[in-house]
Amino acid sequence: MSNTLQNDRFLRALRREPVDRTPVWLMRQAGRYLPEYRATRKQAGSFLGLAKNPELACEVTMQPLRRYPLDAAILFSDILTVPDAMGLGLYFVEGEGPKFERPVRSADDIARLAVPDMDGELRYVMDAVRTIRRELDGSVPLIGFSGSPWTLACYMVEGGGSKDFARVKSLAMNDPAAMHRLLEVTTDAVIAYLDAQRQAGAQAMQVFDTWGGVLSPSMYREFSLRYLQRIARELPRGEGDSAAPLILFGKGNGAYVEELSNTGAQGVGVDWTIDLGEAARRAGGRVAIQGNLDPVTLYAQPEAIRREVGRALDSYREGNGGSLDGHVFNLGHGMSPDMNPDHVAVLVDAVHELSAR
Ligand SMILES: Cc1c2[nH]c(c1CCC(=O)O)Cc1[nH]c(c(CCC(=O)O)c1C)Cc1[nH]c(c(CCC(=O)O)c1C)Cc1[nH]c(c(C)c1CCC(=O)O)C2
Repeated sequence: MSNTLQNDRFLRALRREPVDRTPVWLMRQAGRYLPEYRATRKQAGSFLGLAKNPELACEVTMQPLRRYPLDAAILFSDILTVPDAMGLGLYFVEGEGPKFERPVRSADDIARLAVPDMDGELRYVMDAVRTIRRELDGSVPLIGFSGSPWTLACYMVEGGGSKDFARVKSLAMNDPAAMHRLLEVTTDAVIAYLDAQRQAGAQAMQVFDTWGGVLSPSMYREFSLRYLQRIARELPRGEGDSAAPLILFGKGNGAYVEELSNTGAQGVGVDWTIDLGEAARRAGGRVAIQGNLDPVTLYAQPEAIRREVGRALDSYREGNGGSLDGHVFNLGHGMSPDMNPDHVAVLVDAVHELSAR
């Protein structure tokens, strides 16, 4: 498959090359805020039924691209497919989010974990990547993704979402050696998973460290950053038609942008608790910066959305020596189901208009 793209702004920005406009995509751009997503999900019967059906996963990946001039597609799947394939039994309770039937609670549970077969239990993900690449037909690049080892461990140990992460943090404090064994096998799985997605056709890879920011700085460095560093060091990026840069996104990672930009990753994604200009200064030109509008901005009126987009662009320019290059526009976290689809159009158009070179 040829990598020639009609729109390569996103990949150029990740290489910090000049672009005509700042590229934009949105975390959770495919989802329940779109009526057409709700219809396809109904057809699939459930979220997992949707994610495990390559044709339907392809359909929902394409839906936001038909509405908005987005500069990248993101594979429709979930970060919890990996622990599911490791045998934890993922299920969803309506209104309560993800849960595992068999959470990881003891050193014995951890010893039983192994890297899942990418051509076995996770084949449906690679089939979805291949199907989407065919359907995109060179229009925009496709982003593959994984959870970070720490964020996956949070769900694996807690058995679902959590308010205080008491179980996973106590495991890390009480038995750090066991926690490191869990993070090691999960890191092996993340590397194999992203590599298989790249080989199936993903043109960029993003790691979601959604829960790194709940750790103290010393625990963040020991239990999250260390494994992001290993991924950035060991994950192949491919060459030519199978090349794919790596983006490390984390909520609440602003204090660590300098360390993250020294990992060898090509991009660092930040949330709205750090100014983009400050993130750019800390990155010092070593990586592209992605982010970082507060998703709640999408509840505001169109004029406020345009103003916030302008502020984010100005901040990035100010911290990046007067240039908008090396920036990928995004939210600082995912979209919510009750957001107004018309406001997304305002946001995407504002990014392209206000960043025109
Ligand atoms: C923590 C996390 C998860 N999943 C993900 C993360 C990391 C990013 C983040 O912090 O948001 C990642 C994810 N999940 C989903 C995507 C799809 C791609 C995209 O459009 O960005 C991505 C990149 C689809 C999804 N994943 C999920 C949905 C909603 C499911 C539905 O249709 O009911 C979607 C569109 C389910 C899911 N899966 C997870 C949660 C917390 C939920 C929400 C549960 C709920 O709101 O009911 C775990």
